[in-house]
Amino acid sequence: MAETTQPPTSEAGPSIAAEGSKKEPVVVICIGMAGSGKTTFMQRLNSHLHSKNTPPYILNLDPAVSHMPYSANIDIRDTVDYKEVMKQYNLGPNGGILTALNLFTTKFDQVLGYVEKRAEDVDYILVDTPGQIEIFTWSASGAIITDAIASSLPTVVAYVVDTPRTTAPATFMSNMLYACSILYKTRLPFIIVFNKIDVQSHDFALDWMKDFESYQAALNDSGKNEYGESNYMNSLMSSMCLVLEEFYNNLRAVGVSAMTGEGMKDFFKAVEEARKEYESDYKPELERLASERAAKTEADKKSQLERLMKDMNVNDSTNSTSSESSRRRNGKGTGGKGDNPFGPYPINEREDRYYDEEEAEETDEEEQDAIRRQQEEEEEASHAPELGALDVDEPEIGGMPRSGPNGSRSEAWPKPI
Ligand SMILES: Nc1nc2c(ncn2[C@@H]2O[C@H](COP(=O)(O)OP(=O)(O)OP(=O)(O)O)[C@@H](O)[C@H]2O)c(=O)[nH]1
Repeated sequence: MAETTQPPTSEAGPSIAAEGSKKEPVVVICIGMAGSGKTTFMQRLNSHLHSKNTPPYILNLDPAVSHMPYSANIDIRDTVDYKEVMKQYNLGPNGGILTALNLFTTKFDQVLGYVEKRAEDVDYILVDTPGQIEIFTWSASGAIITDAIASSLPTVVAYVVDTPRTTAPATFMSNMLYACSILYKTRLPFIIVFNKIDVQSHDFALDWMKDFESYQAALNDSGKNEYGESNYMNSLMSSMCLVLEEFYNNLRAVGVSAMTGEGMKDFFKAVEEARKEYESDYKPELERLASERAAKTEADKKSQLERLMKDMNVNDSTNSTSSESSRRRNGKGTGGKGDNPFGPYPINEREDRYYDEEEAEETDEEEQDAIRRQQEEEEEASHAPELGALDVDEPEIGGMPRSGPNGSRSEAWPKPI
């Protein structure tokens, strides 16, 4: 376990890189059960950072918080009134908070824009989340917000635990399982913040996390039946404890008191370590995913282009077939059965089909009769000069007078004498 309870050698100060360029700020997302002391902890972080002359940038994502002891730079309550949402959508309090968060998420790209603009000026960005933990950790909007922030800036999760209420082995186990599920979901560097250590030291928790046997002993003390046997829940919990060993090994745990300010240095040291973990583990993974996505998009584009090219080739051959037809129609054919008997006139689709050699064979009797009739009319019309053009009605093809585009007569139509 990456424990940070020893007195720190140095506190994470302003994030200035060795070469003089400013580091990106770290985003600390505070998550915790209702009443664990998130808001008080946020206030403590805020006042600590102010005392170090590095005021943080604060985002409040809890639409239902009634009193905030600090002012947030971006506050969800300025955008959405969750009580109004409850009324309009006929929802209960949790539904109202969730819908308010969903509505806010639709504008989160703008929020991120503001945050990124201020990233130059601050070292820490603090995010307070709704007290109803599952609304943030298990909703789509919570995941969208977390992913959006984490893909833009180094991000760590601070999971606030109410230490005095976690002293029972069963409560401890359920709290740790919850923390594990959040870690699993966000996959972000994680700090467990045992809060309220002014009331209850967190040493027991560190002990249980480090030493499986001490947790086992606590379980044995707490949960034996009247015959001195372990009950089902105890066996389950001791198995769980073994499962969580790996989780504990890769975890930072610090004890703080949001009330008195104890443990703040440890906390910021843990944040600095978590930032390194973000840079070494999370960021490369993020970049790998981004490059995979880019490669996939590129491959999709390429295959679409290839398909298009293929389609165009097909069209080309179709075109060549039709140009062949048109060549024939223009009287330059081979004199075979595909030659256009109507001469070099623009002809409609149906005729076009007819003069396609392959399709011509499929043309039915009726159609051929119709075409024959047209051909006869055509021939009759071609003798018009002899008869006197004015005496001959202009023949029509497909119901359309055979004239040029602007009503002009076709060139081939005998000119009036
Ligand atoms: N003794 C002690 N009390 C604390 C500490 N931190 C918070 N509290 C108290 O715990 C209670 C809950 O604190 P909040 O900060 O409102 O907790 P929260 O997690 O924000 O609660 P929700 O807004 O419901 O999510 C308050 O009465 C705080 O005064 C602490 O470090 N020590």
